[in-house]
Amino acid sequence: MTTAGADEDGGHGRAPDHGSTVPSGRASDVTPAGPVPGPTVAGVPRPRPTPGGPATDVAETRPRVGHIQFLNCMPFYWGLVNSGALLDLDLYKDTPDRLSEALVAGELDLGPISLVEYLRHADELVVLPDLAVGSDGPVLSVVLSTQVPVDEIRSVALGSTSRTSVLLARMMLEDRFGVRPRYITMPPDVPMMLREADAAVTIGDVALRAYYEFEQGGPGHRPEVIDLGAAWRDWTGLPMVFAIWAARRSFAGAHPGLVKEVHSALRGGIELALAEVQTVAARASRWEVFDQASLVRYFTTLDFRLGERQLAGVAEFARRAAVRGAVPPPRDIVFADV
Ligand SMILES: C=C(O[C@@H]1C=C(C(=O)O)C=C[C@H]1O)C(=O)O
Repeated sequence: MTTAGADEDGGHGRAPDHGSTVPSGRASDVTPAGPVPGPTVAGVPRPRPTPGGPATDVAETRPRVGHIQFLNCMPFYWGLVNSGALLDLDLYKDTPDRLSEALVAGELDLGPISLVEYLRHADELVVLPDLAVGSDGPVLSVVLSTQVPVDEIRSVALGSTSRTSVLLARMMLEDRFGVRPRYITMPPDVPMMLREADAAVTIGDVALRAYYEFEQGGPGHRPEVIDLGAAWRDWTGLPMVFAIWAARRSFAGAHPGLVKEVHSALRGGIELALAEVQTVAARASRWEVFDQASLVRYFTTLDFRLGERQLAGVAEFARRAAVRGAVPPPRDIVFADV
């Protein structure tokens, strides 16, 4: 859990992937980011006053916005810091599983949500246009690490911080590679997971590290690492979208201007960060196990857009997930009016 005061690097320190070590992933464990001033007490998001009367853009408190505390979202953080927009948000950093849960529970107003959780709760949410965490081919940080050839995989440990990638991995293993392993869910620690199972699915910084270690290890390195973004595109020809940004419908209805403002801060933020990617990577590498070049490659490999191709990827994933009964039948995506 990120604590106030440990935030010089935007909360992207060395141990960001331990979401599942917090008991039962309660959404109320979401902790406010350090630099954000505000009257939040004991790390628990304030209840938002129920809007009454006509829609108004004047919220009594800053919007409660989620932030994935993985390197994949550091470019957004860079943008929010450098534009000053951070001062107008109550930013809550956590793992994607817990942020998704908090948004669905109404403990956040807006934020990133794992695609699967969005598909399960689409009725309560509106999607912010042109923001995503995805990839059009390799992603580097969503991986299956396996000790045995893929067709011999009998057991898989699924990282507890993921909702979308673990489903993608199951689709891939069962529907593409024709294996039917048993699954267990575990904290995202690859060596520990591989003590319990033939293969492990992880996301975020832990996965990025596994990917780079495999690449540096050369042919025959064990565990072998399979990039699930690349595997999805080989399979479908489409980009994969792992997470999108959404606002609660009630919040968007009451505060359309704030949704617009946060959207524009995030969209402008990512553009700024990508324009200055060498600097962002250099600054981040000070506190990370990854060097500047590895981070530049990572930030420019990720696909932060939600354009037509990405939406086709979303539709295809939603269709396949619905066939498996993992999400409700596909519906049209409702976008926030920005
Ligand atoms: C690309 C990534 O996308 C993520 C994958 C998610 C998931 O599998 O549920 C959720 C949010 C994103 O952080 C990553 O974490 O590396």
